[in-house]
Amino acid sequence: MSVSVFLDTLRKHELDQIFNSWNNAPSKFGSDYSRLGITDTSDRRKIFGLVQAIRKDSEMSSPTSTSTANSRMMAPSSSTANTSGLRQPQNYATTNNASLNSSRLPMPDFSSSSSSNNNNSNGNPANRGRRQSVIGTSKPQALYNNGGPPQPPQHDRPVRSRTMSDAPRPDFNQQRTAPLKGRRLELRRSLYLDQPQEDDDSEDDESSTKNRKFRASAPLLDAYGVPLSPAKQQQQQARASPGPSRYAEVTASLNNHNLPPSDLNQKIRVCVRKRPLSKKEIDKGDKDVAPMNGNRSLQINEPKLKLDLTKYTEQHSFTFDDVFDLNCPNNLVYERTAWPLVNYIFKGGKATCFAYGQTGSGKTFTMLDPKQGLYIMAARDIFSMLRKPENQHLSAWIGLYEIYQGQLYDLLNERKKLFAREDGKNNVIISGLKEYPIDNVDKLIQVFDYGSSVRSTGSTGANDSSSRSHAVLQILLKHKVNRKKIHGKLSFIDLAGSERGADRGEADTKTRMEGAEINKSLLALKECIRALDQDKRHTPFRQSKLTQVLKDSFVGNSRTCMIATISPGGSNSEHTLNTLRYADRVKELKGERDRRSPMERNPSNSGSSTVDDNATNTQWTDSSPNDYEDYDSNEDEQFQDDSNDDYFSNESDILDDDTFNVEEENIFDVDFPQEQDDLIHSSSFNTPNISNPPKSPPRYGMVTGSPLPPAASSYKSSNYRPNSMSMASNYSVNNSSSENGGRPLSLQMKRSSFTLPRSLSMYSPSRTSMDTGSDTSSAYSGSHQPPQRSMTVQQTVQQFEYRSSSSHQSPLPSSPQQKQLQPQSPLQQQQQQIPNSDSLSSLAGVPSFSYDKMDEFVKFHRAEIREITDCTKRETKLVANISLDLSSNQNFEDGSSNSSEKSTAQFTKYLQDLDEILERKLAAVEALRDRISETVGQIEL
Ligand SMILES: Nc1ncnc2c1ncn2[C@@H]1O[C@H](COP(=O)(O)OP(=O)(O)OP(=O)(O)O)[C@@H](O)[C@H]1O
Repeated sequence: MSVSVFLDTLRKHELDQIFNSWNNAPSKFGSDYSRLGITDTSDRRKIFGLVQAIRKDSEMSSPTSTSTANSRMMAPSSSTANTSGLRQPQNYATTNNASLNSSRLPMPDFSSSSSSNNNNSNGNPANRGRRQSVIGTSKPQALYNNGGPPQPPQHDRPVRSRTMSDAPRPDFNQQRTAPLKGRRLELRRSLYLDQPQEDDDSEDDESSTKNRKFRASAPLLDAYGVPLSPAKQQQQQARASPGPSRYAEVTASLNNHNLPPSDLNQKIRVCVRKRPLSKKEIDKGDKDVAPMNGNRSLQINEPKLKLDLTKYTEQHSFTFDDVFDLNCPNNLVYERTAWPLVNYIFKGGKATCFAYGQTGSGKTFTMLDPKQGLYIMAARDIFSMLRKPENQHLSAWIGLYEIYQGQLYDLLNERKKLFAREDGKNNVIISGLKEYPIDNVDKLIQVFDYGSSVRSTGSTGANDSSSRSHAVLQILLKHKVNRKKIHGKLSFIDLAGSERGADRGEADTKTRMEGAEINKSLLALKECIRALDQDKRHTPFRQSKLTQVLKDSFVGNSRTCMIATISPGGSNSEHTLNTLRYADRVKELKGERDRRSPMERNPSNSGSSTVDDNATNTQWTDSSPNDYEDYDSNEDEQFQDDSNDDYFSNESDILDDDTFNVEEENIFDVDFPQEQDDLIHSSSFNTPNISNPPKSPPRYGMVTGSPLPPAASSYKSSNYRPNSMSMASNYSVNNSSSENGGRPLSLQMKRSSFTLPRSLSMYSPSRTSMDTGSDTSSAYSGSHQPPQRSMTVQQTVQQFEYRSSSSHQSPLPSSPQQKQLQPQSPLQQQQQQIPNSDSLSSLAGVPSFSYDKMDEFVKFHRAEIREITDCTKRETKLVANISLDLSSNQNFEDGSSNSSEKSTAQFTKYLQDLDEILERKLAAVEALRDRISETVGQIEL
């Protein structure tokens, strides 16, 4: 604010006279401040300080130069403006004897003679008179703040014309002869809390940078802009400033890989990387507003403007697991971020390292730079670890894909479209992804170069080569003997940059659409993080492809490292704060909940987490390759080339219980909470006991060592008849084939839940047991007769498939869509054909199905599931659209009949579409039921 504006304001409020009386303590003029609308005591003090400075300034001005000064005062001064941003009063000694320049001020009393205390005798008398009339003659005596000691008498000083920004702060502790620059700096320190300011006075830049200190007098703000309490501030500073030597210590320890386990083995680590200012930013005069405060904390000095365009600075402080300064090389970043994850995957875990940040902030540079990206360093370490004797049985496979506009594309396979799936255990599967076995860095770079050349990039206002997609580099550790068995997985994710509309510059529609999609997916990611943070039952992972893919970064036995990349320039501070708040949210999640794996949490596994990891590893991977089917080397190729058809089989291949023994504690991905909650809470779906996982995968026809529920424990493996037992043991059946159009077998459906003995998950159909044709009646004629329950067609189908699959059994429905289908309409129930127990019993004695037959059925089942899944997706979109339409119509209801007609039309269309979808779904279910009938009907009953 310039002096003139200030005085104008006073005048407007008829307060210009108060200058005369403002020579005394400000508190005396409380009413005047109030009239000015200044209620805050510290603001009052600031204003008072400003008045004193003005007085001093005008006193120092020579009358001859006054006119020049006056003309300058017409323009606001940025430096002056900064004073408004002061958050704390300054210990600011001022002098009495002030005078004031202001050409804009009317001249209330030009008749007054020169002030007796005006030492400048050669000035313009008119101005002198004007000043005197405005200011009066009384001299401020008191030290401004706290009524400090009286100031020494004012000396004459050379007069120069200047705006307030150039006014030296009167400082009687200094020699009058001190260089002007020093005095200006002093003034700035006093007025602006030593904060770095965007100052148009370039000669001060260097010194201001050097002297950049952040005084505790300005209240620090937390991530959300709320001032920290003094106690918290102290804590922050204690945490954030471990001392100058700490960084060197950390660096030294990094070089030995000798890191404190508590730091590096957390479930979620959140680090921040600050890039240097770019040449463009430097040319624009941008300044670094993100000084580090120790190794783990940084401060953002956010330049802000008040409504009246005065500038001020808001300080925000953040603390993370690590903060990497602008000159920190990638290898150091690697040591603190990706290296622990590399270790972890060799112990059989899943790990994800992703970079999040504003466009152009250095995500790609950090993650996927072809020369020094973290992935290169990780790969180098992985290859060297693979050469160790204990890892000879493993090999590394690389896949690279991107998520562009909500679709997955294989960057190593001509951008072939991919599909993200997940199993019931929160493992994310990228079905159809082409993977390459790679054993050295050169080969990796070659493959990666090819992949990144087809990645979607574009030019935006913020970055000439901006990634327009999220890129995921996946490194899988597979068993050499059985390549379907995955030992560990490490993903590097280079997220597309978050951006504001303004960042896009003159973007075309495509770029804008890309930007919108990017922001949407990042928003979805944030929503998921928020939901996890708040312990919500429902986490909307399905809101975007990105969150679907990232899901296993947050749940189960996984580790995640997020690197938030920031641009340090003041012009980016808003974005930087957004990124840091985002990261802070993730960190909170980490801090609030100990989400390490149970093995790590288990106090009995005391000691370093390395020991824990080993223990975990032993349990997860202690299985003999012989327990698996022989691997057909062609199958991988088939899988890669035919993602659609073979997805489910691959899913079960990948979802190896013993490799990724994912904890079932995180059932977040629930889009239909009510239905799903029933299932989740139902004891029907007891999940395998994670604390006591089977040591080896289930074998055909043998009981594993896992605890069985009492009802199941009575079943002897020798008696086990999978085809009949599960139906007979769990569901009431009626012989009603004659009443049902000759359909020999169909199942009664009731909404009641059913109990699936957990033991079933431990059993697999055994050719031996089936071939023996032993009567299952003995299995359930014993004392533990299973309860008579009913099941849905879908449940039956699941059972069917479940029994038919060979080695990977799960007591859970394999997909949420399947779960979702369990409730049935009364009509459907009526339509169900109800075989009785006799008919099923009679099935027990017939020769078994051939494997071809069973395979055929299972394939058909998969196809129908895909159809139903597709319908469900459409249904979900449909319901989302109609609710949005209706609520927006309601919100903008203008009372006209138009909006209600519109709603009615939309609703009608919605009903039609829904009907069509349900038709398709029912057709799929019907087809499946027919196939059941057909399949069973081919057996002679
Ligand atoms: N730590 C760093 N040191 C030196 N240069 C860096 C650093 N980080 C980023 N850069 C440079 O900044 C520019 C932008 O970086 P980059 O492309 O990695 O940003 P980005 O966050 O991936 O952007 P987008 O989201 O738009 O893809 C590049 O020229 C890069 O070389």
